[in-house]
Amino acid sequence: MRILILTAVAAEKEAVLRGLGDDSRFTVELAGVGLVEAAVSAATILAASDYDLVISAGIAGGFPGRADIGSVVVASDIVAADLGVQTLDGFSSLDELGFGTTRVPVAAELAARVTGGLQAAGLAAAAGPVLTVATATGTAATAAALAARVPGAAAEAMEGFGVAAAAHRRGMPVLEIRTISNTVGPRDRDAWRIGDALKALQAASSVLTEVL
Ligand SMILES: O=C(O)c1cccc(C(=O)CC[C@H]2O[C@@H](n3cnc4c(=O)[nH]cnc43)[C@H](O)[C@@H]2O)c1
Repeated sequence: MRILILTAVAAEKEAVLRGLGDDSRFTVELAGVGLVEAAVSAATILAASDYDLVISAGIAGGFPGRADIGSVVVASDIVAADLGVQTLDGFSSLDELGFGTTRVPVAAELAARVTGGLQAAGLAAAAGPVLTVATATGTAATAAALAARVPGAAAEAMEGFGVAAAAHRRGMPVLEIRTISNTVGPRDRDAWRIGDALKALQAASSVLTEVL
């Protein structure tokens, strides 16, 4: 199986590479920060080479009570949570407007295998919807609105839906794996634990070599 892992920034890529060791089934590429960079990068790479599975990986915010700092979230769904319009009655998604979809399904059997493998390796890991947002959440009100919009929302990042849309367009299976650096809510950059999240990303990547 040939597996492409896409990260947003170099520190994430290096953590993934440390975890994968010398497993030649995996290729890790930088896709850039945000949905658009991620989608364009993924589409370009997938058009040029053959892969059997695509994984969006990196750090993320965890929703309170769903994913603690340092834990791992394996996406059960990849959801573009702010793709839509604001109306006087609230948010209306692209799906509700009839203009497309904001949800890409993951390769469910593989996602379950990865979640089980992470847990068996002693990592704090859970499955749940991972939201892709254009603007990282910075207030309690936005965090609450997103959690209400997507029941069970576990984590928030900025690239997964872009990678997933590119993979889906090519009929390819996709996963999203995120390790938690901060809590989704009022912005407090000093409270981000990027080092812990990168260590968890390395550990999770090591497990991938055993379960995929
Ligand atoms: O400053 C660093 O050393 C550093 C190392 C690795 C990653 C970063 C980033 O800032 C990456 C940006 C990245 O993080 C994701 N992310 C993390 N938390 C959240 C969040 O609460 N809401 C949305 N996105 C989040 C996101 O996918 C960005 O790509 C810095």
